[in-house]
Amino acid sequence: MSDIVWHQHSIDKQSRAEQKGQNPILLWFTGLSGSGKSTLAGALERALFDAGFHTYLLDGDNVRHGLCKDLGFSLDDRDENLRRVGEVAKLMVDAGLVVLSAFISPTREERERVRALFEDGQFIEVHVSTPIEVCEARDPKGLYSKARAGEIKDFTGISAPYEVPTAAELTIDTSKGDLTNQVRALLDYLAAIQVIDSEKLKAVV
Ligand SMILES: Nc1ncnc2c1ncn2[C@@H]1O[C@H](COP(=O)(O)OS(=O)(=O)O)[C@@H](OP(=O)(O)O)[C@H]1O
Ligand SMILES: Nc1ncnc2c1ncn2[C@@H]1O[C@H](COP(=O)(O)OP(=O)(O)O)[C@@H](O)[C@H]1O
Repeated sequence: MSDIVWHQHSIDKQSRAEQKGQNPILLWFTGLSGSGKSTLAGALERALFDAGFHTYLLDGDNVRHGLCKDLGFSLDDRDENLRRVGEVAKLMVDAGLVVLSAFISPTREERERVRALFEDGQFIEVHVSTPIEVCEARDPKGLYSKARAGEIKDFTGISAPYEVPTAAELTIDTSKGDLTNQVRALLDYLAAIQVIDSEKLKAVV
């Protein structure tokens, strides 16, 4: 590592962001399988995209088809999964994008490690806090029943841990209210902390 020197290019993060007319950020959705991470992040991305923001959504299931297809669900593999995703998200924020991510990211240490890659205020943690009973009743992929039957090992919330965030910027329980209001709460928060230009949002909200 000591023989590798960082090359400073002439176009930097700020100029890329200015060209796009937005503040790059990472919105990190964390929560149990079935809690609603992908749905919420997808609906928020749709609202931001329609309002003219340059966005990208990194989704656990999708990333595990390519970048992380060599990884399973042991704690070490999850750490490596989230390390890679954190670095990719950092490159995307550097490119000037509004990045959303939907990963279970079960431990506080992993989430704090990703947060530490970003400048203050650029990492926004959203805890999708839907209770496990609701996630299990939804069971859209049949994974909870397989986990209960012992057919999947290390399943988050059943046979592997999920550490509840203690300092998330936002907490949303998708068993209460509806998706439209949940997305509005996210947009209101982004406008309030002034990372999102509320004038731009008026077109869609
Ligand atoms: N053992 C086990 N535990 C948890 N989840 C499992 C497991 N096996 C497969 N799946 C499916 O993988 C999706 C979670 O992948 P992530 O990359 O988000 O997980 S992690 O952040 O590395 O913990 C998760 O997707 P979501 O339901 O969208 O959360 C599951 O569909
Ligand atoms: N905001 C919501 N309100 C009500 N139900 C939801 C909401 N978001 C997701 N769901 C339900 O939960 C299921 C799992 O959602 P998903 O976004 O795939 O969760 P995750 O990405 O956390 O695994 C969906 O199939 C849907 O039935």
